Amino acid sequence: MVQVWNPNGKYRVVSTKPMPGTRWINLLIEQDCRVEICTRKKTILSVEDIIALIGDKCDGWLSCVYVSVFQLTEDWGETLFSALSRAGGKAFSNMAVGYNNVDVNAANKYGVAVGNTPGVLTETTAELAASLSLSAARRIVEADEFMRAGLYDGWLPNLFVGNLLKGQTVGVIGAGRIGSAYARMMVEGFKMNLIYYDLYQATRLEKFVTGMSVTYAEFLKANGEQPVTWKRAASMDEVLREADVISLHPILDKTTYHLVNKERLAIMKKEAILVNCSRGPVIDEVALVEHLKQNPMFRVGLDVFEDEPYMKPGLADLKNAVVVPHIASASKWTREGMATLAALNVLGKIKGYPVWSDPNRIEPFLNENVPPPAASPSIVNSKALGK
Ligand SMILES: NC(=O)c1ccc[n+]([C@@H]2O[C@H](COP(=O)([O-])OP(=O)(O)OC[C@H]3O[C@@H](n4cnc5c(N)ncnc54)[C@H](O)[C@@H]3O)[C@@H](O)[C@H]2O)c1
Ligand SMILES: O=C(O)[C@H](O)CO
Repeated sequence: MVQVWNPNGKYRVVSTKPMPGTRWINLLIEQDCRVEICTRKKTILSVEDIIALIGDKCDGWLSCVYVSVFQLTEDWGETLFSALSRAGGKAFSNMAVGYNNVDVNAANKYGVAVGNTPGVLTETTAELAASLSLSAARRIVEADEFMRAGLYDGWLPNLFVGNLLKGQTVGVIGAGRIGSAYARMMVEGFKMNLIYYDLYQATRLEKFVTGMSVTYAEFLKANGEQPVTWKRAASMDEVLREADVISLHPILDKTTYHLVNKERLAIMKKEAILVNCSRGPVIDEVALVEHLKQNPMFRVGLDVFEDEPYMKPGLADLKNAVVVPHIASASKWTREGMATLAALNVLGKIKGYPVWSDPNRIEPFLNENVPPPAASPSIVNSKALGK
């Protein structure tokens, strides 16, 4: 049930799951850590399971399981942080960029550093959002099922007619790292016009699209095509009204819970495509199921669900929904990099290293040919802990 590496290591680091690659294990072993990896088949561990794993001596705690706050399991709050602290644990890291499953105030109370893994999953997650956009627009899953069922008996003018992306408007809600990467892909790749909404101005994205639309505009015009346009929306509703494809990329907190609800679904275009690779509860999934039933031309691509791992009743039966099991960050390079960043977050705390200055620039930690910087790549509560 628990695999142990370097049993005589001075510091104990526990991972709730086997994580991809071996670099993360080697980096910990090189620094005198004993690495314990829980190999239980159970996907989501309960608070009791985790307390048993923590035991009574734990210098770092590495969790690779992300769970939504709406699941009661692996909800890192008061109980787990106090157990970790009693065992001498000083650090915890999600193997994820999102940390809505973590009660950071509870971690602060016990002086536990909370790590996450930004940056390394930006492009991979954006690529999945792009894949879902295309799959929904061109009805790939429905068509695949049709072929496998042996139903194809010849080309027909009306067979699986979907939406063209070129020249349409892509809307991004939450234009942070992943939202911006997705926006660039859709503008560059499919010549879509962009409208975005975020609490803050996405300066780098704007510069990119502006630069691109200026030089690219000449090229497109010279080739008899329309240049792409972009704008920052004053409200989220403006994006919902105007865009043909909308992708959600905000964090999950109380401001984004059920951000897309019945009323907001109603203002979207009847043939719009909605993609969610952020967190399930950003959409009111019951309202979404009803909307999909009432509007068969409205399509969704979902990587995340409100009650993960479950889907709300009715969703699985709908042809206008493409659903995948929270795999947005699942490329080999990214998952191995996430494991490395998570391990280095706890190792940095064990070694007393400072926190890396810019969690958006984590490349130096990912170069396998040189030792990583002596720093924790990303600790979300470093200020609260006075680091
Ligand atoms: N499905 C997956 O496997 C997967 C993978 C990676 C990340 N994620 C999710 O994506 C989220 C975003 O990741 P990121 O690295 O781009 O983070 P980020 O912090 O760079 O971007 C989040 C953006 O959301 C914006 N935002 C916050 N509240 C908002 C609101 N009320 N309205 C509009 N915008 C708001 C922020 O200003 C920020 O620009 C993560 O927190 C995580 O939950 C999911
Ligand atoms: O927040 C995250 O990083 C995802 O949910 C897992 O990749």
